[in-house]
Amino acid sequence: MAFFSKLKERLFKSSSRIEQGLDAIVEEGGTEEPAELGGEPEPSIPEPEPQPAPQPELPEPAPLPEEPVTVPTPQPEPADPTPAPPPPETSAVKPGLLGRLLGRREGKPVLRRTLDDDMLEQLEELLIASDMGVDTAMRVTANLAEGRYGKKLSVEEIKRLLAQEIARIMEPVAKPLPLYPKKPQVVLVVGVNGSGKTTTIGKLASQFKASGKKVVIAAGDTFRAAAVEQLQVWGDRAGVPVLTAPEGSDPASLAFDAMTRAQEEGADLLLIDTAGRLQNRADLMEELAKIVRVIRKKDETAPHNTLLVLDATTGQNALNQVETFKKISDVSGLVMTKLDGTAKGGVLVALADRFGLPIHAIGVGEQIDDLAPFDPEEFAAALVGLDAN
Ligand SMILES: Nc1nc2c(ncn2[C@@H]2O[C@H](COP(=O)(O)OP(=O)(O)OP(=O)(O)O)[C@@H](O)[C@H]2O)c(=O)[nH]1
Repeated sequence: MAFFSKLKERLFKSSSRIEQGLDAIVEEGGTEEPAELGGEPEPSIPEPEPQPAPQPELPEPAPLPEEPVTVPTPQPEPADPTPAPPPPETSAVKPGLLGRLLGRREGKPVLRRTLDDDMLEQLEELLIASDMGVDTAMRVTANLAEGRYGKKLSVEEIKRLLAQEIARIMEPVAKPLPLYPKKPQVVLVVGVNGSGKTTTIGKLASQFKASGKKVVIAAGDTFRAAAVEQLQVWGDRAGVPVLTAPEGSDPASLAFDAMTRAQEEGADLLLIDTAGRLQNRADLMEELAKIVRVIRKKDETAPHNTLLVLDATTGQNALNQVETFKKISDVSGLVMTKLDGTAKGGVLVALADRFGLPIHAIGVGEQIDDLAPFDPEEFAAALVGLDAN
């Protein structure tokens, strides 16, 4: 759960949008109910009147052999079986017996609203506003409503249900970057300009190196000197060689050299950065195809992964980017960056729902440990602003 607190803090923009929206929805037409935290709403159970002898109900006392019945603790009951009304402040703070037995916490009354069509529509709109997309928002709310229509729900309960539904959608796509025994495993990193490819490669290289893997980086974005420098900084820091080529030179030829070096050095992983900014889609496709052709001269099974890096701040546009990159390359998995700077975190749910492509990792900042494997339950809880279970 170490990453969870950070994730929750960094996803604040997305979760606060959802939280505020839920508060407003439940306030509208909600009524105050006794607090029953910790689960689905249950039929309210009136607290029992203080009984003269509040013994737990036991099965018929079996006739015990000889032993006198020993009472474990002295009974604090009044001697008089008709109890005087307790002082008001005591009864106000003391949790009810049934509540204690059921492990409930009592607190302020909770606002609950009956789940009806209006409320469902508002929930749907809220999810769409958090960039979950229309289809996914409809699916999530429909599942949430199943068996609960007409029931009263609090904000906390809705959050839990939403988190459950979101985690269910994301579970099948939560897959770490697969590691193969093949050496070097070639990972081609694609994505539009500025999506966070270079940073993600730097973070991955550092993390793999720290876990004992031998890594080589090819700075294939030869169009942007700054990207090359950035990779060199990451490489120096992690002790990973970064192969570069002069600005504007052919990235495919750099990829070939990097492949040769990685093979010679017995590297476990070769991470290849690519440029995202080309004149048009045909150019980009041609460049990526050329890189693939060239590295296949060295290993016909390469690249073993084609990672598409997406920037969460682009919201629904990320869906178009997946469509485009699926057409021009053989995308095998996704990394979503910049979830820290956006209220559009719901887009990751839409991506999972629409494409079913593995989500390997998420980025929540610019530091090395701000890239973590994707955990659907943690993500879902953080997205809706729930605390860790
Ligand atoms: N807040 C935040 N910033 C990030 C994250 N990932 C990357 N960035 C920043 O986003 C900016 C662009 O990242 P790059 O890694 O240079 O993106 P790129 O895709 O390589 O861009 P080009 O080289 O121009 O194609 C940089 O300032 C990064 O520091 C993240 O998870 N969170």
